[in-house]
Amino acid sequence: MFIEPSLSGERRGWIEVICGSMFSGKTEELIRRLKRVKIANLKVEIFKPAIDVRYDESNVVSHDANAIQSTPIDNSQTILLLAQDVDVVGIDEAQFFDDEIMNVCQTLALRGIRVIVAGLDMDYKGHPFGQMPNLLSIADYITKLHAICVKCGHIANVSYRKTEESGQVLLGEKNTYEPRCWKCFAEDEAAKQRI
Ligand SMILES: Nc1ncnc2c1ncn2[C@@H]1O[C@H](COP(=O)(O)OP(=O)(O)O)[C@@H](O)[C@H]1O
Ligand SMILES: Cc1cn([C@H]2C[C@H](O)[C@@H](COP(=O)(O)O)O2)c(=O)[nH]c1=O
Ligand SMILES: [Zn+2]
Repeated sequence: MFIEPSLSGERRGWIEVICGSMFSGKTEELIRRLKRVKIANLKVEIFKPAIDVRYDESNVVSHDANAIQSTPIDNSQTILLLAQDVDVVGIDEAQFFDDEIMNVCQTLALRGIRVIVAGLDMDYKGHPFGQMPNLLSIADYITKLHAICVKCGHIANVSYRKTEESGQVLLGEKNTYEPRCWKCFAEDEAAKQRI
């Protein structure tokens, strides 16, 4: 479990990245950390990409219906404008943000803000997703979570797309994706190639 670093002396910011496949618990972990921030009476702002309207237009919502209030935004630079006077910034679905998200997170951390980012490390092909590799490279703390493979019950590494649609961005949940281990993922990918 992630334990917040102790704070002493001059206030310093840092970047935490929570990554993993779909259903691995990224949003639950983000909400858990942010609720603790609120309990500590710190000022927090939470952002998500406006395109993510799966469960709710504004709230960040987990697959288990845990929720926390957030602001949907189209452009990552908006975070710098809206997070002027806060202690902590939370960002969900970071894989969907534009190329500036890494600079935005670094700027926030330099302002002394704790930045907690959650996102998919890999897309449905098992390839790095959006700016997540860059965010992982600058992160001070990384938490990689795993779901359970729905085919064999082992640890799941990647999100298998059940439909024929291509294109990296395709919103969905259990109807469209299932978490799989590499072995089960590879078996069905190979079957797809044979069709
Ligand atoms: N195959 C699975 N493996 C693990 N958790 C699953 C699975 N299918 C459904 N879940 C549920 O998904 C929850 C995690 O949801 P969430 O935090 O929204 O994940 P993420 O943001 O990583 O997609 C788990 O607590 C569990 O109840
Ligand atoms: C693998 C994959 C996923 N997506 C979409 C599907 C969901 O709307 C989100 C991921 O949400 P979660 O909180 O991690 O469950 O991303 C996508 O657009 N493309 C993909 O390859
Ligand atoms: Zn498996």
